[in-house]
Amino acid sequence: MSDLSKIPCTIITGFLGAGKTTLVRHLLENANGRRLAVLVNEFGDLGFDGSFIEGCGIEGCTQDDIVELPNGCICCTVADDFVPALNILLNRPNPPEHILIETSGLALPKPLVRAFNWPEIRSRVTVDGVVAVVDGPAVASGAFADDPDALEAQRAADTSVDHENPLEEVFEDQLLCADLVILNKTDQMQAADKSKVLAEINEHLPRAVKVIEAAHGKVDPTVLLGMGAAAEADLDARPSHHETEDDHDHDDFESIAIPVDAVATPEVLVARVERAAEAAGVLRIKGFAPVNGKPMRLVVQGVGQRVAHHFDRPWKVNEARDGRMVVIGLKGFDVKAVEAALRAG
Ligand SMILES: Nc1nc2c(ncn2[C@@H]2O[C@H](COP(=O)(O)OP(=O)(O)OP(=O)(O)O)[C@@H](O)[C@H]2O)c(=O)[nH]1
Repeated sequence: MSDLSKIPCTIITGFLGAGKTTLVRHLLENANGRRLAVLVNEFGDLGFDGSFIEGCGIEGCTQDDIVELPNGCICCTVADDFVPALNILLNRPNPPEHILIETSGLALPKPLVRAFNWPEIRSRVTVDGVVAVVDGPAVASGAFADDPDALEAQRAADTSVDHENPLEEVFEDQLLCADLVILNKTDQMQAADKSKVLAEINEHLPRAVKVIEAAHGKVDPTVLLGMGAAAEADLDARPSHHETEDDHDHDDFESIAIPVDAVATPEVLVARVERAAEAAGVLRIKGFAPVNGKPMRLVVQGVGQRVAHHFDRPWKVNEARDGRMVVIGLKGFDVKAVEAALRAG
């Protein structure tokens, strides 16, 4: 049972590009006066998700409510980064009523849940629930099943690779820890795909867990917040491929940041990102760039082979209009091909 004297924290997990940031923004926009704070962790060093949430213009949501933990993976840096960041929020004169924790897409949630038993924080916070966001179209297209090309690229880079498919492992671990699963991006799915993916999700779930469908993370906040799971007291029900944070070091993945020049139109950069996404081993590309003559910042997002773009906000006065794309892939992904595609004139 949940302890009402503790501040509830919702852990939002889900593979790269599943829609975690989109969901967090939706929750902030529909908080109905509830004081929410967000801890956001990214694998790449762009500080992208945080800036995306900060730039939201949501009433009552200030910069202090968003704490970024970039350049790493929250599940591996629990002591150094996560607990101190949580303490900053808890020690504020007016602490949040509920904390959302968006993990990186490569994080395994269990070590994070376990950290809630640390003496330093256990009397003050509880894991209200672990939410796994699933990219429906990605699962339907077999992204987490064995991909011979990706595996070959990885083996070429590292002969010590011992497990079959690191993507499947992360995907499974996130489901194994979940109290609620959101099958997201249903706007891009046919009914037959939905049934197939729902069956696949259910195969991985170790216990009765609710699965709900969503598009663009539009989920009623009352379904998500207030689950009262106290997950930290229930670790045995959440099996994992890696039971300790020490035996998990993200050696299977790597990321680079590539500067990009101003483009004449958004379509130019979108076409480059589409080409870069085809390079062997690439999983996620995201970033921003200036467009000649435009006051707004162009955001381009690639998830697998799908690329989307929009203008998120005006460039700030005195802000350097530097474009940058972060690319995350399996270790040994084809960096040269990605660079050539993104920098093509
Ligand atoms: N069509 C469609 N696109 C979506 C949906 N949810 C998110 N997206 C898009 O998918 C891309 C990735 O969404 P994010 O919310 O940034 O995903 P994320 O899980 O936070 O990504 P990482 O933090 O990089 O792992 C963006 O271009 C979103 O606009 C959805 O339900 N439908």
